[in-house]
Amino acid sequence: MFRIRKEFHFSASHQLTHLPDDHQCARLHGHNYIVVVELAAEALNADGFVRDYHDLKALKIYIDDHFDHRHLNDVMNGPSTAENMAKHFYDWCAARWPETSAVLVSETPKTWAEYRP
Ligand SMILES: Nc1nc2c(c(=O)[nH]1)N=C([C@H](O)[C@H](O)COP(=O)(O)OP(=O)(O)OP(=O)(O)O)CN2
Ligand SMILES: [Zn+2]
Repeated sequence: MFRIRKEFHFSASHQLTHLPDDHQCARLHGHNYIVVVELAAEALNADGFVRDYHDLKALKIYIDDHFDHRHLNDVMNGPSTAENMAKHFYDWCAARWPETSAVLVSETPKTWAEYRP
């Protein structure tokens, strides 16, 4: 199996309003997010690629247009946890690129959430 990954960065604010008031993440705060998209294929295409990294530019445009320097509570349906963000980006990518195998989202240098069906 071949696997490729590409990383995307954006900055955004959010507030996890479903958490108790004394939870730090119930307060308005922000993160420098990292999104990693992974694609997998048993065989390479004629170019020797799982998929051309350049094709993934559409995700950069989507992130820049809808997520970068936005308030995620206004963007996401439901809580903007890293898990929900990973699933959201997985669904967006899988609808375009059937080789999509997983999406990982980091909110802080120490945390990663992954959606891998
Ligand atoms: N499973 C999840 N837990 C938490 C999420 C999440 O999306 N999924 N999100 C948050 C906060 O939004 C934020 O990410 C804070 O994370 P946390 O690691 O708790 O914060 P710190 O960087 O301040 O951690 P320290 O260990 O104190 O440095 C919370 N949990
Ligand atoms: Zn947060």
